[in-house]
Amino acid sequence: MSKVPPKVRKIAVLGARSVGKSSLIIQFVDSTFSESYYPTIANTFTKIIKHKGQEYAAEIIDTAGQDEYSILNSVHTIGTHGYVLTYSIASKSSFDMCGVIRDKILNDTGMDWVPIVLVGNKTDLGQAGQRAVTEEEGKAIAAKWGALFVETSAKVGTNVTRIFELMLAQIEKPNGEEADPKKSAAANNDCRIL
Ligand SMILES: Nc1nc2c(ncn2[C@@H]2O[C@H](COP(=O)(O)OP(=O)(O)OP(=O)(O)O)[C@@H](O)[C@H]2O)c(=O)[nH]1
Repeated sequence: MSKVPPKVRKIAVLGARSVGKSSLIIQFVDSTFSESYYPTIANTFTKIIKHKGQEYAAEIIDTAGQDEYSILNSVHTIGTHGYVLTYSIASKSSFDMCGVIRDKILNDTGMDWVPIVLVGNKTDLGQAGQRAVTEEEGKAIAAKWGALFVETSAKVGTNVTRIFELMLAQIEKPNGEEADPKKSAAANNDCRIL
């Protein structure tokens, strides 16, 4: 029997500067972490993920950090299936930036909903008393958007693969199905990173 080729799914990782977008992707793709900071211009990574028996080639676009003045590049939206909106739990302004970026995506695509996973990164800094955004605040805004939510640490490796499992569940959920984090989380027990 011939093997079904992987379906390509383009995922853009967006968020303010220095929130850990590249670190999360590199931790996911390579299982490594670096304390050094090199601002990103643009990069694409590919990783095969198995979800509900189907292989997906996740094409992950790492972007330069955004601010309120940056214009969303249509390179990030054209052909994009899902968005990972990232903030640092130690930075309220980076959390607020996710809302600004979401508005820009909706405006650019003309959609009133797109698949989003909201990610609160750098949870390890919470242990150091640097938390500025509570988990409840993250959950609440994600629920308002019909998005899925997860807190992560690229440094420790916490929940990094979960981001992409949730992203595929959000992209592949049947049309018209209400965003339900619990349902999607359950669906994801069937998800394997290859
Ligand atoms: N403590 C801690 N530091 C992190 C974590 N993730 C990233 N960092 C650090 O934060 C800094 C910025 O990380 P990057 O991954 O380059 O951030 P970015 O969002 O890609 O940055 P831009 O390319 O400018 O948009 C680096 O010094 C990382 O080592 C984390 O989970 N915990």
